[in-house]
Amino acid sequence: MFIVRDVPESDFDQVYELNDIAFHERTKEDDRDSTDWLFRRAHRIGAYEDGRLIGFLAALPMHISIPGGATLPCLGVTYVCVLPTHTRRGVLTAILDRMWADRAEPLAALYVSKARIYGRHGFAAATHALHVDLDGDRPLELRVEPAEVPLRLVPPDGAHKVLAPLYERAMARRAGQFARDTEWWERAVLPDEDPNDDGLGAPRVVVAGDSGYAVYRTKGEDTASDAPALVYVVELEADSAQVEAALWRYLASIGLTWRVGSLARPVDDLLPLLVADGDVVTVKKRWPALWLRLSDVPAALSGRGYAAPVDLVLDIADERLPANHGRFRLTVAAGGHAGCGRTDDRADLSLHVRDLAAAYLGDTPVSTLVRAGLVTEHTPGAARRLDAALHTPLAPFTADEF
Ligand SMILES: CC(=O)SCCNC(=O)CCNC(=O)[C@H](O)C(C)(C)COP(=O)(O)OP(=O)(O)OC[C@H]1O[C@@H](n2cnc3c(N)ncnc32)[C@H](O)[C@@H]1OP(=O)(O)O
Repeated sequence: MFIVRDVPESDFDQVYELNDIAFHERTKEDDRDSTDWLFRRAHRIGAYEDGRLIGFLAALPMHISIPGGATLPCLGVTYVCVLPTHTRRGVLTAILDRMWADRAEPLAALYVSKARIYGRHGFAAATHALHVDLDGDRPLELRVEPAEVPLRLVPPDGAHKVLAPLYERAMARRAGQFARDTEWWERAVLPDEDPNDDGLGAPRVVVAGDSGYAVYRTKGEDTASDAPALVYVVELEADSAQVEAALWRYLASIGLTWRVGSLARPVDDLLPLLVADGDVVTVKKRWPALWLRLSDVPAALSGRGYAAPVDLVLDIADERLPANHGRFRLTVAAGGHAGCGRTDDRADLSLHVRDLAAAYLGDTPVSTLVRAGLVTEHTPGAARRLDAALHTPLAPFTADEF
């Protein structure tokens, strides 16, 4: 038998031991500082058997941008692991149940290791991202005249002071982005070493006037594997297509590099449209990025902004959180004010809470989920009306990984 309880800092050694076994890693003493920092910010829940840690998760109190420009509290769930000798006995389920009981955030989010694990817990992919490659071997020709803005390199130390207002404007435009404090900028966005690839150089920050920036790292040619030198774009935000064009032109022009790559760009990224020759941009992959869970359906639905008035009854299935299970009326007035509360009225749509998560930030249309047989439409046109209300001008996107 195991018990579930908070994990004190004095048990961090046990957390690393468990992590190393579950994720097949060997955490070096030097790497612990940044992870200790993350754990200290988090609500830490563990499963213990005879005093030994056998299961763990860290839940970071964060705020995520939602449609309409506001933010909502959202738990960032990470470092989920169970000892391999103790899997498939409900350890993770018990830890998550404890998290839902302890915390009041209306949303929770995570990046999955395997897609199969989290659907049963009410999570679904709520933002997607593109892995994009740009040929940096020749001058970039663009269909849009790049803005005549001065570009300047800013030292990473203290760069957040310049970047934060630009990022906050981007957050207000696009749902799915996490609010950042100074420590998050310094440790999670601009650490000296890339945590996933120590072959990449230090972060470089290029700022375009007061209307855009890119964070990137470079890598020299790998003579052993013949891999060409590259520019790896961590993040690029701009207030206009012209500024975006100026930043991409700069990145493609960096000497002694032949390729500009980004593992995560929004699915409606402008780059493929901006280039004069479409062959210079390759979209290598479209991947499910942030997974979301509505842990408080009425708070989440009444908290976001809507693109059109709507009045619908949703019959929501949620086996894990009874407070979400049942019929709710979503009303959005012409002025945009939204309300959501329990009702006994007949349902217009029946859906699982995970499918609501897929639609919530504007990623997957409800009518597509109806077409897939995952959502049931009882009132003709209900899915179309809900989609019109949920519509967002920009596709949701998440830059931060945790
Ligand atoms: C946000 C993140 O941190 S993602 C990282 C997740 N962690 C890992 O991948 C590390 C290695 N794996 C593990 O530590 C564990 O297998 C966990 C944490 C994924 C699951 O923990 P468990 O205690 O076994 O889960 P629990 O018993 O509550 O639920 C089991 C159910 O989850 C799903 N599941 C669990 N592990 C897996 C898996 N590896 N592959 C597919 N489905 C899985 C299944 O639906 C399973 O039900 P079943 O046994 O009836 O098939």
